[in-house]
Amino acid sequence: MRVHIATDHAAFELKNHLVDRLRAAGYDVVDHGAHTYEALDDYPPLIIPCAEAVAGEPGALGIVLGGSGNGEQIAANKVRGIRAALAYKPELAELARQHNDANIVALGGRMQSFDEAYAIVETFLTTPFSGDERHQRRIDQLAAYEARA
Ligand SMILES: O=C(CO)[C@H](O)[C@H](O)COP(=O)(O)O
Repeated sequence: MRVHIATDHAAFELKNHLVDRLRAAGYDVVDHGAHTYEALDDYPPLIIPCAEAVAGEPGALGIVLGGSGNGEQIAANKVRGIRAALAYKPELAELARQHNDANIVALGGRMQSFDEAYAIVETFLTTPFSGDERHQRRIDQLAAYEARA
């Protein structure tokens, strides 16, 4: 599976950790940066290209990281076709896939350990969308709004 990942400075080390660990687990990881630690970098120009890559590749999933993950989730959700969910424990990542068919998970690098973050990401990447009619109906309503906007 192709996995796109991006971060700002606030989760730079976590991003590198996840890239290494996901590649070791067999995922095809595209690292959209940040590629160097810059304490004053801004998340929108780092996160939006990652979200665009996910939106342009059906079946791919994404991971966006920051200090809290809030701004990164917001930035990703500005991209047409993206359903980004902020998750701070595996159960949220699981629900984001099962109920929302989320294609990006946002994490706060300052909110959990590397192992906890990996558990959230692994859950997100391995949980399928339920396909239940009620969930698909709601996703279709969001897509219809997005198409009008
Ligand atoms: O999580 C984030 C946005 O939601 C950013 O990573 C966070 O705001 C960066 O903070 P600072 O510039 O103080 O290091």
